[in-house]
Amino acid sequence: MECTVILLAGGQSSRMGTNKAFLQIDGETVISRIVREAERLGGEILLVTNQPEEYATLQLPHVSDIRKGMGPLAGLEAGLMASRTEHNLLLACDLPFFQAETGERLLMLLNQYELAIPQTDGRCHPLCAAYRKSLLPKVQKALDADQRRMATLLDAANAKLVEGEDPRVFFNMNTIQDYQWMKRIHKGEGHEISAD
Ligand SMILES: Nc1nc2c(ncn2[C@@H]2O[C@H](COP(=O)(O)OP(=O)(O)OP(=O)(O)O)[C@@H](O)[C@H]2O)c(=O)[nH]1
Repeated sequence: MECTVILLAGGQSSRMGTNKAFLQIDGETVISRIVREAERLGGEILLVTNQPEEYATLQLPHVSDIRKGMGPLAGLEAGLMASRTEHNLLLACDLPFFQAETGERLLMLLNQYELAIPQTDGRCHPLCAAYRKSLLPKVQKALDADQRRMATLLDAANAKLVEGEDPRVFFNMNTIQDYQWMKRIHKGEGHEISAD
């Protein structure tokens, strides 16, 4: 598919206390696992990080935030600016159960919408969602107004809220408890996931 995966790795991981992109699952880092899934989409994978040296082993093209310290929306801005495709999938670096099939379904919706954001149990997942490059001026307008919430875009654009995806795909890890829970779920020992 003609698309770009914009992989966000510009956060602080302060709640985790260690870079969560490099937490291990079955001997593989979370970020390598996401890259492996994202490669199945067939497009370019673009890393947005302000510490590219930490991610050198991934050998991915990368850009840095233009507005530093402004959160994921600023990461989306940098990613969309550098993207060479209209269809883009934004992914956080802490999604251990991301599946390419979900990404593909979200990207397909960009034929009709400016963005496609999954929703499970009433919660939106803008950090595993599809965005047209043409959305960039609206992203910049929000940042200019110091609006950092990704949800701002839902009101500003022709957005599709996507129901029916497996909540597990959007499970993200913020704390060491999330990580331990994820490992239990992965081994089949835990209860059902509700994505946070
Ligand atoms: N490029 C970029 N990515 C960011 C930024 N802030 C967060 N992210 C990414 O957005 C995703 C979700 O991050 P969060 O868990 O909300 O924030 P975090 O800073 O990583 O973690 P905390 O310090 O615990 O809040 C992760 O992939 C982060 O790497 C930012 O300022 N720039």
